[in-house]
Amino acid sequence: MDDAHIEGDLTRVLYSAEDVARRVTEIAAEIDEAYRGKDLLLIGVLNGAVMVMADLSRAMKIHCEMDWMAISSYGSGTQSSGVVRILKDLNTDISGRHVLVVEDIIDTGLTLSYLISNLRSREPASLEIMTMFRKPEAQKNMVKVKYVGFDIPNEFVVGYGLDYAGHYRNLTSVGTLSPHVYS
Ligand SMILES: O=P(O)(O)OC[C@H]1O[C@H](OP(=O)(O)OP(=O)(O)O)[C@H](O)[C@@H]1O
Ligand code: HPA
Repeated sequence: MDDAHIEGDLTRVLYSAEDVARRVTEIAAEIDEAYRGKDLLLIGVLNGAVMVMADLSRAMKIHCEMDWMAISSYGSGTQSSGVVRILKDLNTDISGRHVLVVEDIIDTGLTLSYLISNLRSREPASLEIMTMFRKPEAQKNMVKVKYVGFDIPNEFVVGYGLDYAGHYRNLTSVGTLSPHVYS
């Protein structure tokens, strides 16, 4: 399946692969500056954050470690179920570590508000969040996010790790899906 083909299922491209790459590089430079000389652990939230974690970490120039958590609240639909489940926990003890959570998207903010209170109880030295995309509703759940790629409208988007029913994660651009895909 080539990109030109799946890209045909988009009604609108919000960000091209070049837009995403440029923004990731800018944020990586900010992270380099903020964490220089610190013991940084990046925590990726599976599955969606795989793309941004791979690109962000390689755009960074400082040392870091990586670990992963899998949390699910969406199942296969486009609406958050509101029920957050840990499917895979960390392999690392984060107490006393500088932790940066790496996410693909914050939509309702439910996933992250659960995750952050869970991680905070493990007593890291610091705990911050980077997300590639953020929707307006996230503000209501009062999740403080240090690094945001792009603030986007309240529409269901796919690409760059973001899926619809498991598909479109491998799309290099990010956009909204054509209605014929849902029906
Ligand atoms: O702010 P929220 O409304 O809670 O939504 C954000 C979460 O939803 C997506 O994960 P999903 O549960 O779809 O799993 P996935 O990463 O495997 O696609 C995304 O990766 C975030 O983790
Ligand atoms: O807009 C979205 N697209 C894909 N996955 C998501 N998970 C939360 N919001 C979204």
